[in-house]
Amino acid sequence: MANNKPVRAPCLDDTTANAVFVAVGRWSSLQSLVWARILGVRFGEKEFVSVVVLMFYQFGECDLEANGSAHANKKVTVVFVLGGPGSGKGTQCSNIVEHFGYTHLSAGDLLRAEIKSGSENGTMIQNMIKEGKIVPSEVTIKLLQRAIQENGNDKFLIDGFPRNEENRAAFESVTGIEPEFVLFFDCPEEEMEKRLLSRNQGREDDNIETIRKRFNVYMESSLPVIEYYKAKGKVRKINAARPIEEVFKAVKAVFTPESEKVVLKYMASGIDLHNGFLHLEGIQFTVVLIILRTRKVQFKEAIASILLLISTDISFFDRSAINFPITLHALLSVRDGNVFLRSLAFVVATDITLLVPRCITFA
Ligand SMILES: Nc1ncnc2c1ncn2[C@@H]1O[C@H](COP(=O)(O)OP(=O)(O)O)[C@@H](O)[C@H]1O
Ligand SMILES: Nc1ccn([C@@H]2O[C@H](COP(=O)(O)OP(=O)(O)O)[C@@H](O)[C@H]2O)c(=O)n1
Repeated sequence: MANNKPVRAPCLDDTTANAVFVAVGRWSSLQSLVWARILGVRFGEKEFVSVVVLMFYQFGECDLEANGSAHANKKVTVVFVLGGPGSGKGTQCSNIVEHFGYTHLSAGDLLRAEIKSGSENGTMIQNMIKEGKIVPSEVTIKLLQRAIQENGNDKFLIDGFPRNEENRAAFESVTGIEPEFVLFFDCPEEEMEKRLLSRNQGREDDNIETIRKRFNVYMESSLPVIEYYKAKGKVRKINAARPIEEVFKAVKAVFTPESEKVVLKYMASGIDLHNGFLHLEGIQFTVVLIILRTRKVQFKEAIASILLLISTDISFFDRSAINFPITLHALLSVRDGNVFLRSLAFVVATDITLLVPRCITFA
C-alpha cells in the first residue's frame, strides 16, 4: 500500500543506527534522492564501519500523491539516434540496449521488414531506399507507432528518425511524443563512406552511387533536424570517428544516471560505493551504498563527504523545493577520534511535509 501522507522524520534513536532523510522536490526530478540511511557498525574497540544507504527515485514526473502508483502515468521515453549513414548508429544502439535496457527501433530496419512482408507499400519503399530518398512520414510513423505499442518496454531508441523536417513535425503531432534527447553521431563523410562500403550486410543501398545520394539527403534534410533540436538544447553530440569502444564510452556517459556519476566520482576518494536497484511497490530505485572505513578515511572528512554528497554535489537535487540552508537537525552520539560511532543522524531539508518515505521498509 502506498503511504502518501506526509510523515514525521523518524525517531532518532542513539542506540541503533539512525536514519537520514533527504527530501527532494515533489517527485519532479528525474533522478531524486528520496531516502537515505546511515548504519554505524562497530568492530572491536577501535574500528567502525559506517554504511550510508542512499535511494534515488528512478522515474520521471508522476503524480504519486494523487494516485499512489507509478504506473498510472507511465510515459514512454524516446531517444532519437541520429547521424549520417554509416556513422555507427545501429552499432551503438545494440550496446545501449544491452547496458541500459532500451528497445532499439531502427526506422530503416522497419522499412526493410515492410518490404519483405509483401505489403502494398513495399515496392514504393524499396524504390525510395534504392534512391536514398526519404519515405513519406505517414508510412514510417505507422511502423514506429505499431512497434512502440506492441512492445512492453517504455524506453525506446529511435534510430534513423526523424530524417527530415516532415518526419519530425508529423511524429510530434501524431504521437505527441517529444524526445528526451537526441543522440547525435558526428562523423566525417570519408569515414562513413569507408564503413558503408565494407558493411557487407547485402544492403541494396550500400553502393557508392546510392551512398552519395544518401549523404546529400543527410546534409540537406537531416542536419536541419539536428539543428532544430540543438536550438532546444536537446542534442548530445558524440564524436563517432573513433573506435567502437571509445565511442561507447562517450555514449555511456550520456546514459549513465546522475546518481551513478556521483558514485563514480566518489569511488576515487577512498570511499567504497556500491550501487544496484531495488523495486518497491512497482517503483524502481537506485540504491547506493557508501561504505566508510575509518582506517582509510578520517571521520571528519567522511562526514564532510557525506554532507557534500547529499547537499551540494548532486546536480539533480531540486534545490528550489528545499529550504536551504540545509539544517542539521541532529547529530547524535558521535565520538570523534575514531573511537566508535554509535549513531549519526541528520535530516536534510526543513520542510518535513515533502517527505514521503515510501521506501521505509528497506532494511
Ligand atoms: N566506431 C566505428 N569504427 C569503425 N567501424 C564502425 C564503427 N561503428 C560502426 N562501424 C561499422 O561501420 C558499419 C556501419 O555501422 P552501422 O552501425 O551500421 O551504422 P549506421 O546505423 O549509422 O548506418 C558497420 O559495418 C559497423 O560494423
Ligand atoms: N526515417 C527514415 C529512415 C530511413 N529511411 C530510408 O531507409 C534508408 C536506410 O536508412 P537506415 O537508417 O537503415 O541506414 P543508414 O542510411 O543510416 O545507414 C534511408 O536511406 C531511407 O531511404 C527513410 O526513408 N526514413
